Amino acid sequence: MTTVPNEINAAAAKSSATEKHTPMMAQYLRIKANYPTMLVFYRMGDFYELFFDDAEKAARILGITLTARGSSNGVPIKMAGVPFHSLDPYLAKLVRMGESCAICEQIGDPATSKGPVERKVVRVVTPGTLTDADLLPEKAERPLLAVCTLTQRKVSTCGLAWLSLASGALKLMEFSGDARTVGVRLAQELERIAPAEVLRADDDSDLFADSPIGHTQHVPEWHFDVVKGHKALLDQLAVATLSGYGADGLGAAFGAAGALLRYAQSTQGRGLQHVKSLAVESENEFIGLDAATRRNLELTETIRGQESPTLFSLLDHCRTAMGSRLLRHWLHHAKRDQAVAHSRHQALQALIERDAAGSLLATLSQVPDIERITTRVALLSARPRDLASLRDGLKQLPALRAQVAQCFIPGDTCLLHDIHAALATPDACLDLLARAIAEEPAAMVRDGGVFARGFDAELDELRALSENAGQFLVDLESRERARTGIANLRVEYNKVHGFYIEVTNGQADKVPEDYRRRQTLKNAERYITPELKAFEDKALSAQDKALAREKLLYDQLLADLAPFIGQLQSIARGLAQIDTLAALATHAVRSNWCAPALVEEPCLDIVEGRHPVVENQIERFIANSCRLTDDKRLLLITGPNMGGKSTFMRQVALITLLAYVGSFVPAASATIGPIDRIFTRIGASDDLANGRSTFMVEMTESAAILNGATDRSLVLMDEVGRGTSTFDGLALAWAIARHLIETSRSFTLFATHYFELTQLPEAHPSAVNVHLSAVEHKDSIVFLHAVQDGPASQSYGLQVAQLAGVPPGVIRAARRHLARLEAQAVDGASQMDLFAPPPCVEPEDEAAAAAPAADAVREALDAIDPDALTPREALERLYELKRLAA
Ligand SMILES: Nc1ncnc2c1ncn2[C@@H]1O[C@H](COP(=O)(O)OP(=O)(O)OP(=O)(O)O)[C@@H](O)[C@H]1O
Repeated sequence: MTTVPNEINAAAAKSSATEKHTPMMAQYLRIKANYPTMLVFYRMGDFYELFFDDAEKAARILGITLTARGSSNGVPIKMAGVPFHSLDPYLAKLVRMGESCAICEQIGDPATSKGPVERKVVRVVTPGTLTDADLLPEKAERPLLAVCTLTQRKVSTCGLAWLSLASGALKLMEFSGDARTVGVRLAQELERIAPAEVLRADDDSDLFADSPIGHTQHVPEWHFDVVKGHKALLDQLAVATLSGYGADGLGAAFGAAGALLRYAQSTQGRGLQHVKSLAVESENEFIGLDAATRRNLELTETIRGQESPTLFSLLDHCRTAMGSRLLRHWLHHAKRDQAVAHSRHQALQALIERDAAGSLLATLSQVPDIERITTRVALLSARPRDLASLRDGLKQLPALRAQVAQCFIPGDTCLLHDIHAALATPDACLDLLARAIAEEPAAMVRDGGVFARGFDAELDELRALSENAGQFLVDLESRERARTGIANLRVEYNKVHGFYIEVTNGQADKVPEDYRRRQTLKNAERYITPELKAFEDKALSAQDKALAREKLLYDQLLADLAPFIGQLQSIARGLAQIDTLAALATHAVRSNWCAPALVEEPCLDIVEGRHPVVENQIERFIANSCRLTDDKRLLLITGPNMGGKSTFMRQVALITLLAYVGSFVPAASATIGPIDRIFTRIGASDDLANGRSTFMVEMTESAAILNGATDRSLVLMDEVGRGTSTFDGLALAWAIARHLIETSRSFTLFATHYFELTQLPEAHPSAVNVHLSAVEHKDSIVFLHAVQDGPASQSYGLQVAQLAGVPPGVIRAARRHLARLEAQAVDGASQMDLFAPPPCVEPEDEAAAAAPAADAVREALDAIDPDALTPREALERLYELKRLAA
């Protein structure tokens, strides 16, 4: 959090006491007092200057030079500045670091000002209120979120309001419970929404104990007034009631919305005319993914925090930033409602059947970020080139629409039909843009050359005056040469001296009377004549007038575009959807994915599933099936380290999630019943920052699962209990598995190295043993990565350690120690009544040992039907026989 800089306080305090500041510093301090927590960029000529603590902080973050310029009221003025034309990259860096900045411009006329020119903060840039293309990540939203809590009789209600200012999407949500439940829930929602900036009242710190909060602004509590918030929403949406948005009965969320709108408006210095609709999210709308699960499944970020390889980086074949942002949103917001996913599956099927994705993507690559341009139009910050690319993008709509039209039967009510309707060309808007904006306009309005010829008669006339100057000067030059007889006389123009006639010194005697000297050079004199002066006045003022005219026309054009904002937003939504669908269709075809079936019966039947990301990274991925039904709800997965347990579990979760996102899935077929949440407890990690050890993290996550999982949840448990002593861990793992089977009745994949747990299915018929197979080859181990029925026969831990390069001496010592441990475990078997160990006989001597081995080999041989084996299975059996005989 930003704090009020001390030096500024000191200077300001002295200011009221002694009033000895220079007038400029007094002005600065007055402005700064309104933005105590922000870095104030104070415009002075061609620079933005920062003073006092602001200067020091900016110098440190930006690596710019810190200087001092005299003192004001006895306090030395520290100063650091950046050139006005390169402000944006500096702002981008500061905002990335979580700083907020106030940009203070000169608004008075220096010529007429007495004392310092009048200045005003015209723009405030904060992490959650960005709209500039240069400051925003292209493929992600940076929402601003406000939290308001109301507590009545020990029940807390938490209201959230969040707004992506760059797209205009405003959302509300509310949830209640005891303080602890609400705190945990808040943490989950913050993880899902990932706000760039959070607004909260001063005194609600308890609530945020579980939340990973980034940039926070504390605002006064009265900003969260529920009644005023409700009114602010009505005003913003220009409606008389919020019933149409399903917002009846909300309270705390209105309070949050009030604070949010007030803050967002104050940063823009104007109303938010592009915020035109509201969505109320309900608690049970989406498949619940807690923070750990989002991380573990590497949806949009790898566990190490990188952008790829992730599910998003894999699927993002989108050609517009709008599509990429929507895809990211879909991945984090899979809806429980099967109809939503089903409509997307249908659309994908249609795009694939018509082979339409490729051509759609090719056309979409010519479409700019219409969503964000529309926002800048609404906030009056659109640049000329934004409007030119908007115009060019809108011209692609008929082609896109025609391509979409081929993929559904007219009259069908389907997603593609809705998209087709949204992509209708806004003729009036396009016509206005096409007439107004030059083919390739200048970057800034102040440079001129923004408007097309023929759009405004007055502008054309003014331009003609300055453009015709060229011909006039050529004519004048030849006339003057003839009149004076000076053959090398030249008529020219420069920015400093304006128009002039240049005569070399050798010809000076031929200069006529009416030439007035304008400038003397070493070898020449420059003159002006009354005729040339008159022309100069006209031409220069025409140029100024043309620029002023363009500025006026531009303001008018933005105002004229305002009525189209709603229509442009719905076009942007349609574009984003078709882009995302085309990207998913492309990937489905390229990677041979299938359409999943979502059904009402509880089941999870994935045939030959693959891990979407891993299958792309290795040469030969072994497909594995997973079958869970109403009466087979837990798979107990054993197998060696590196055997593929985690990959298998993650792929089941990803396939389930993808199916509900509306994508095809990497499998031969997939039939999936209703799912409300996906939980994962995978991998061990410390959370030292929050003072939690590996085991504590593991147990916290397990607790959340046991408390939250239902019979519609998918739970992945990877090696739970390994963070503590063997018996504690085993006991915990067993009890957790039993709870999941008996109480939660969730669909569970439970990977473990505790062989004792493989007896669970004996007592619980809804649990099933499967294992990832591996075979020993010479002294090493070969992983087959295939999921097979039954428990694993051994763990191969030492072989894996050997593979990893643990020195042979250590491995030999471990083998000896293992033998001793196993012997002890068998001796002490009677104590382990809870998980009776697998029957095992310690051979007295070599001869005695050989007999059971021979029996085992014979038994195994009997069980083999050579004609029914695949080559790989045959090889595996062979290794198994060798091992039994050893
Ligand atoms: N189905 C598969 N086909 C091909 N390769 C696979 C498959 N599953 C996993 N692998 C490969 O094996 C490696 C190890 O897999 P994974 O991490 O899932 O093993 P694990 O059993 O969970 O190991 P540990 O118990 O040590 O966590 C992966 O990085 C991947 O390259």
